[in-house]
Amino acid sequence: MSATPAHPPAQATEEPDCLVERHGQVLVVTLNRPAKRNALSAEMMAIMKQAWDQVDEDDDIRACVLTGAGGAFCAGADLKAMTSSHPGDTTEGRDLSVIEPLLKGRRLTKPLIAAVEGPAVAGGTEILQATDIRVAGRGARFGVSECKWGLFPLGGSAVRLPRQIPYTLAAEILLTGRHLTAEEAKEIGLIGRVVPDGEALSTALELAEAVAANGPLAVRAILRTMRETEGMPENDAFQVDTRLGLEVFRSADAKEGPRAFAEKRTPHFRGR
Ligand SMILES: C[C@H](/C=C/C(=O)SCCNC(=O)CCNC(=O)[C@H](O)C(C)(C)COP(=O)(O)OP(=O)(O)OC[C@H]1O[C@@H](n2cnc3c(N)ncnc32)[C@H](O)[C@@H]1OP(=O)(O)O)[C@H]1CC[C@H]2[C@@H]3CCC4=CC(=O)CC[C@]4(C)[C@H]3CC[C@]12C
Repeated sequence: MSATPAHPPAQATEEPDCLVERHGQVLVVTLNRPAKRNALSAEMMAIMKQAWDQVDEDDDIRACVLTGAGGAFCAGADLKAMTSSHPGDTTEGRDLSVIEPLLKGRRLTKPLIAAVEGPAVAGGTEILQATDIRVAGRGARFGVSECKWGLFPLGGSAVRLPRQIPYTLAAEILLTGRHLTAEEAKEIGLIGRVVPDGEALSTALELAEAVAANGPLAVRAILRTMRETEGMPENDAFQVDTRLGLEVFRSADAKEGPRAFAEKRTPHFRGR
């Protein structure tokens, strides 16, 4: 269990733009540019991609929490940096249908839980849509505000948002760029939980630990099924559901669970 504090103190100059810490079987990724409300940087995005690779490659990591430092989640792309180095000038010949740091065109194989305090706007709400469970402090703010600056939500929101919330609300959010309160975000289903300010990370860690205690094969198969069957006709989807589900039922873990129940003890899942 890492002794590192979940909420690092105010950023010292030598701190990286993104912190990655182990909490048992949970990896906590903290966007760490609090002076800029955790606006994205190249360094931050490089560490994010490394963290996603670590989550997918290490079987002992069973869930991941994404949060921000200094009472903010993420203010999206660094607009000030854009005045001197604009992404539009470096996109020639690049396939931006996959932007791994923002989990566009890539999904983690383990559950990703967002712990949001303060602003999660533009790129912040874009990456939020790649998370599975979402917890926000009451003062959190959301929105996809790229259009306010003549930009496009290249993090995937024009595709994902209408699939995650009602069309007309997605259209309003994408086309006006306005910000939403945490209560409004919960009301429309963009997030699942609103907690008192300052409690999003502790709540997200509790949820992550609950997930990590469950059968890892079952958790990953449920996640895969939810994602791979999105938009499929029901009967085709049940083919995927059954194939992945039977792989779980045929595992040693699927025998360990009922045995542990009968013996009145905690299951010891080995992921096989
Ligand atoms: C498309 C993807 C995303 C794009 C975007 O996100 S556009 C940015 C939109 N952001 C906003 O609209 C938020 C602006 N900020 C605010 O509204 C407010 O600051 C706040 C609500 C966030 C907070 O308000 P506050 O009152 O609490 O605090 P403030 O006083 O306002 O701010 C405090 C302090 O922070 C500074 N600050 C805040 N926000 C920002 C910001 N966004 N940028 C810079 N600085 C910010 C503020 O100025 C204050 O500072 P101070 O000095 O004290 O005055 C893109 C995302 C990633 C891109 C990819 C990156 C990799 C690539 C590289 C290439 O070369 C090719 C393309 C690409 C793949 C690229 C593609 C596009 C992306 C996917």
